[in-house]
Amino acid sequence: MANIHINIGSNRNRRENLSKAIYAIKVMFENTVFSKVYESRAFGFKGDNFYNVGINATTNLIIAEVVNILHDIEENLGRDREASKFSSRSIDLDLTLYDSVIDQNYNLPRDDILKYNFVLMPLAELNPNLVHPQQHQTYTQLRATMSGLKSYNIDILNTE
Ligand SMILES: Nc1ncnc2c1ncn2[C@@H]1O[C@H](COP(=O)(O)OP(=O)(O)OP(=O)(O)O)[C@@H](O)[C@H]1O
Ligand SMILES: Nc1nc2c(c(=O)[nH]1)N=C(CO)CN2
Repeated sequence: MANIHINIGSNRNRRENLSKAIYAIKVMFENTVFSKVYESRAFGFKGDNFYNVGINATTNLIIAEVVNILHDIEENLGRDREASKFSSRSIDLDLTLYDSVIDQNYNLPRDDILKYNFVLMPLAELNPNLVHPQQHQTYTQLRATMSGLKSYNIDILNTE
């Protein structure tokens, strides 16, 4: 069984898209635990604010299978593959950790963890004492180096 962490982001129909993505992730993976909802300005372009959520889960699937599932969920939720990285998006699902695996092909651990507070904050909320495989610091220690973010307890599965 591998422990995985996924970051979800959306700045279009945020509640509906997050709710649908969370439902799909609950179906596909085991022992899913969700962070609060973190709100932040769109990074890299002018657009509506994002909601980001972190998810811990366990799985017997290999990395490629996990990434394929996330890709399929994105497709089902109408993710526009042609749009540039820095543009509004219905949904973005990134595998950020797969145990302590370091794998450049899958960008694991995802470099976004160290770049963006909207990735690190939910990860640190769920895994305060876990150690980053390359930085050898806990996510709580890493979080201390970044500015905080507003977070909400939104019952996302029951709000459309
Ligand atoms: N760790 C990973 N998490 C999610 N997708 C990955 C990962 N590694 C490879 N991929 C594959 O690469 C494709 C592009 O994903 P990636 O998240 O790297 O780019 P992007 O979605 O355009 O950028 P961003 O997620 O930063 O907006 C995905 O559709 C997926 O098939
Ligand atoms: N706040 C925020 N900004 C972003 C995000 C995101 O998830 N949150 N994702 C992006 C492309 O993946 C670009 N900009």
